[in-house]
Amino acid sequence: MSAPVDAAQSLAQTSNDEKTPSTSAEAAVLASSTASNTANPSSTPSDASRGQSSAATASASELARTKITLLGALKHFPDFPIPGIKFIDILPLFQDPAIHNALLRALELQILEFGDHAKPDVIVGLDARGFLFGPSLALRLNASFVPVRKKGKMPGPCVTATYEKEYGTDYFQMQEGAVKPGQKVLVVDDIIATGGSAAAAGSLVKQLGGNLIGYLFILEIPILNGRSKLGGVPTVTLLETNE
Ligand SMILES: O=P(O)(O)OC[C@H]1O[C@H](OP(=O)(O)OP(=O)(O)O)[C@H](O)[C@@H]1O
Ligand SMILES: Nc1ncnc2[nH]cnc12
Repeated sequence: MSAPVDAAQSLAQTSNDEKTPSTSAEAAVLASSTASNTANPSSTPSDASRGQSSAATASASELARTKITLLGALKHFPDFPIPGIKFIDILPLFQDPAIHNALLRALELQILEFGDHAKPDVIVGLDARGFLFGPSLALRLNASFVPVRKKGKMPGPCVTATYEKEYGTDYFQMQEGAVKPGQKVLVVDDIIATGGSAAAAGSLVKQLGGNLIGYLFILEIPILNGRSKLGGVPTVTLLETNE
């Protein structure tokens, strides 16, 4: 998976209360010319500039506007599910059909910006919040959808991985044969915090012989450095929080 570096944009959020500072969020979008996204570390700015069409520019500005809307819809809950965790609730993104649609469009744009060569054959979504948008995204990309589920939820032979996340230890499973050897797989989830969940999902995809081409998240908590667990696999997030 590769992407023009200047097409991938990051958005910093500085508040942890429920009110989103849309003005500063907007400023953050406008100011961000580089990305924490690591879609194509080898691409140089001049390569990216040469390849950028006016259509791509329009997509990038559409994406930037959408990010502000999405950020404004998130809610923040201190000390949930356990004391010390600042929980970021993405469920409001699905309450308003316009925001829901904007989210799917933004995720689709983020993937399409990578180019045709990076189009996934399979979207793998993580139990449970990756199921909220993974199937819809797969349909838009004409790709399969395959779930990673918590242990004991699926019948038949499964591969299993254990992992630690921000607030506990868990087990993930995938059904054998759900991903065919060599298929291009994009793993999607709502949030990357410590990266434990995503790394476990990636290891399951590899156990099944899938070609793990990348990770896509709605939101990243960079302070928890989850990317460090993803082994350098291209990773893209729509939004970031500084919490
Ligand atoms: O990067 P990490 O530290 O691993 O944390 C991120 C994971 O934690 C949350 O899932 P959770 O296990 O709470 O399950 P849920 O989606 O069923 O609520 C979230 O939806 C991610 O999957
Ligand atoms: N801080 C957080 N908010 C919401 N979901 C999470 N999953 C892991 N950490 C989280």
